[in-house]
Amino acid sequence: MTNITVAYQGVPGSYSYQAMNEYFDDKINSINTMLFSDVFESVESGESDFGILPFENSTTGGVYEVFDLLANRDLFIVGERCIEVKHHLMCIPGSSLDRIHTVYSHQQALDQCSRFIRDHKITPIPTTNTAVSAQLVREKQDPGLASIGSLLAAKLNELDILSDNINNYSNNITKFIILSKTRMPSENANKLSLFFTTPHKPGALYTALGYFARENINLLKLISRPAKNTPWAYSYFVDVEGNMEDPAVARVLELLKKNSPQFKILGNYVAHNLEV
Ligand SMILES: O=C(O)C(=O)C[C@]1(C(=O)O)C=C[C@@H](O)C=C1
Repeated sequence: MTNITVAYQGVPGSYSYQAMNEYFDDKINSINTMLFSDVFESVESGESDFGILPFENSTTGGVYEVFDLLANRDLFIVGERCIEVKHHLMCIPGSSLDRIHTVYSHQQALDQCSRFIRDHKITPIPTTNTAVSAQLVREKQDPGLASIGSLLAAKLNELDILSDNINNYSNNITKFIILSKTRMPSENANKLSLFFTTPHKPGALYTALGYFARENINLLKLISRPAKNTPWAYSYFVDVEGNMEDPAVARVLELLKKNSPQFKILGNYVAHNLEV
């Protein structure tokens, strides 16, 4: 792919930046944004051809802000990329671990390193992005402050690593999704992401999931989110194996569409599996 523009959240050195560079080749133009929703806006307005956003982490789970954006806006998932996320504690040169009282990072990264932060009695403060927190620590030049982020973020901001691989679990993988205004069907697509709500009656979810079971379609993920405007009602994000062109998959989609108050195909794309 050449001459394409991709929007990502954060600044160089963020994990989104890393995932973008792994998924696309190096001939892309990139646009960086402050918020996850800015990535949607950049693609929706045509400023970018694609967007990339974190979707799920193997230890802390879904990045729910992105789930809600997918449900409420009209972009499609056209690909995914998993990367191994190794978090490091970094500070300005000359400081030491016993001097650190405050650590900045994205809330997801703070959660992924909660044990280290608790054990060292450091106060966590969320920022919009891991690499943004590294910039902040460099700007403040205060030996009591640290950031949690990638090796690249440390390098780009001339910070020293005080402690490496501080995530709670060494197997820490984050899945990023690639977003586009068009669905981009592909015969190689083997994963389908769906969003739907069910009527509030006994067996409604059981019935919906039964459509997949009867067609022998393998379920990969089921996540429920509050259906915002109706307290204690839920909507579902479901990933399954399959291609929309497969008649069995098409039959299930037809049934879901007919019987769900809300139904949306979020995307049909090639799965990326990363073993570490
Ligand atoms: O891309 C980054 O650096 C981010 O700060 C975001 C984010 C996320 O929201 O999941 C990305 C990967 C890691 O899981 C931690 C943080």
